[in-house]
Amino acid sequence: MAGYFSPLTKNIGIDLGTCSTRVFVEGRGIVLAEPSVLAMDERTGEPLAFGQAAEKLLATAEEHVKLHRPLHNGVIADYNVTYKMLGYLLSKCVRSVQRLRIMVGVPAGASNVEKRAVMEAMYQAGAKEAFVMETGAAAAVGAQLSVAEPAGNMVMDLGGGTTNIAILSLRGIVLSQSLHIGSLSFNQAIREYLQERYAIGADEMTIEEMKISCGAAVLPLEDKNFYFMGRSLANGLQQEASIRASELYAVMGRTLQKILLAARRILQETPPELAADIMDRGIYLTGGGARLTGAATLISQELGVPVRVADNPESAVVCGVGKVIAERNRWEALTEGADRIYKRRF
Ligand SMILES: Nc1ncnc2c1ncn2[C@@H]1O[C@H](COP(=O)(O)OP(=O)(O)OP(=O)(O)O)[C@@H](O)[C@H]1O
Repeated sequence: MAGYFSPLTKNIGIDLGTCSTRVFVEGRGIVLAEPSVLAMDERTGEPLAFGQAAEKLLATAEEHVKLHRPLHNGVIADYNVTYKMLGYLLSKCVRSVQRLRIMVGVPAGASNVEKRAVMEAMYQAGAKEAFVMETGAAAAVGAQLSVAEPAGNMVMDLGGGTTNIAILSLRGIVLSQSLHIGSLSFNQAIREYLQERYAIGADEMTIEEMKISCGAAVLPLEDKNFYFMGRSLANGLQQEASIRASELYAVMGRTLQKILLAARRILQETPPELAADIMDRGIYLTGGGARLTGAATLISQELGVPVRVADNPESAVVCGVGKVIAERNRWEALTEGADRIYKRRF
């Protein structure tokens, strides 16, 4: 407890996302938001660059430089790279003399092994104290929902690799679920459609651009075409191709239905008095996927509940973990420290 008020203690919240990593430093706000990519020198195992700088470096770099994306579906897939990435980015965000207390969001239902991996990575990266909390709860706090009140609040965090749905009341989680489905699942569905319907392969950047500029959760009023260069699967040559917005809508619809099914089930299981509050207050969408055209309209139509997109939806989780770690005594029900997670091992 003594360290709690120490001027040398820095409270830090990290959103270790499948697509992007964001860091929130108490008193400074969000100080870093970059793709979760680390460039490493394969000969020495040393990190060379992080985020966009890493992506740029690859274009000019020699053979021994490799790009690593260590997060998969919101959890650590490559532990060694994750702790090096955390250490590297923390060194860019804070002075090393400070005592770091770090909170990271983890998907609902993350196993103790997965939570321990996050904690170990933070300790290895230099944290003196490490905590985890559910991503959905962090999103609700970050989106400024009134989760302290004795009323129901619902958030759907549509990330890249995961969707986290949570119902909160009285600073606690009533129900929550994490799906291994996110905005990257739309990319996968589009890639498969292009291959099967048009025998064309497209790179990830092209598919991302296609999804953002023409993708929609509801049937678009204007059926515009998206033109792109792809590689013919028949002869391997580059060729111009196009896809209509209505096709993207149909392709993405299957993934959206899985998300809707989970949200509907959670609402059905919610105690009626809290469900009534949610009908009144609405569901809040966070995460980059909340920006999908028509996402709020579709969810509202299908669930019969008002839906709002949070301001800066992709920043909600990092703002939430940052806020909770800075006021941890107020949010104890939402946080798990090493003492609880490690004890359960035995
Ligand atoms: N307009 C848009 N339409 C659809 N998807 C979008 C749009 N804008 C951003 N996205 C998607 O949002 C995702 C990134 O969101 P976010 O940063 O919240 O994810 P993350 O935190 O990295 O992932 P996760 O929480 O699953 O670990 C990307 O997959 C991106 O394609």
